[in-house]
Amino acid sequence: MTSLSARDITWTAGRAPILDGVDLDARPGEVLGLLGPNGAGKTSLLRILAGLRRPGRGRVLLDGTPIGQLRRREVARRLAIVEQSPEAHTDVSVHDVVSLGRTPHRGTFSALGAEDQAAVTDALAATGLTGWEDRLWSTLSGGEQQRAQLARALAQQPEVIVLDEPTNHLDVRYQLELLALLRGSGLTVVTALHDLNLAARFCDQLVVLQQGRVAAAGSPADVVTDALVRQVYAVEAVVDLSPHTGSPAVTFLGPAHRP
Ligand SMILES: Nc1ncnc2c1ncn2[C@@H]1O[C@H](COP(=O)(O)OP(=O)(O)OP(=O)(O)O)[C@@H](O)[C@H]1O
Repeated sequence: MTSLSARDITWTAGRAPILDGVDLDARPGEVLGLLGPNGAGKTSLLRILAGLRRPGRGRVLLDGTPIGQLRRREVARRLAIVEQSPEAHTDVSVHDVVSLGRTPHRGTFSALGAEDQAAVTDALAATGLTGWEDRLWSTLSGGEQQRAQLARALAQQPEVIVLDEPTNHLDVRYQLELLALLRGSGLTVVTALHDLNLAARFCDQLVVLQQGRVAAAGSPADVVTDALVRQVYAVEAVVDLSPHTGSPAVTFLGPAHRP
């Protein structure tokens, strides 16, 4: 069980500060939802958390160890990322894409072993893609590609998984299944989400970014409030506790008048 933390992360692109003093702590086995309007810095932060980009200032800690002190291969074994716009795979099969998740565990040119194959089979089953092994990547729908990307990350058998809006192409059933899968996985999860209702229902903890800073952090009940939705999204909303799920439920009323 592994934690993932950010300490005082600051990142500037050109002269514009994109992230400014961001702290977060995803505790072992917890699902942390990263919220915030378009351009708030979610993708930038996730790439830094995954070790794909160095922050200008601050540190990322994987179970307390600065990620920069770990070998790339060790990070790849322990942490998986599911990006929003994955690299375009052309004429490769779903099996090939999911098998890529085994790369950090194998010798460079070695074939898939029994353990690798079992991990791929389990990941396909977990994402509802059993039987899709031979389908070509280019023929998949957006939602199917998104599930295959998740399967690749699960086949990696990481301790921590970082996801950038993993539900944005999924229909409502797959959204619910994916979030329940992540929650039940026992993995430490940091995921950007746009849907406040899903985030409030499935995440243990929420961190809201606004213009590169943490505007709110804590439990869904503490974070998802009418005032927060107005302040961060400039939208009037009513937040009730759902009698059906026990989670905060947001009804959006309309754009708020900007001050
Ligand atoms: N390499 C870069 N150079 C310049 N600006 C950048 C770069 N990368 C990101 N930005 C800017 O940083 C801001 C944050 O971008 P980021 O993609 O992290 O936001 P986001 O919260 O993920 O947004 P969205 O919800 O739209 O996906 C945006 O204004 C973006 O234009």
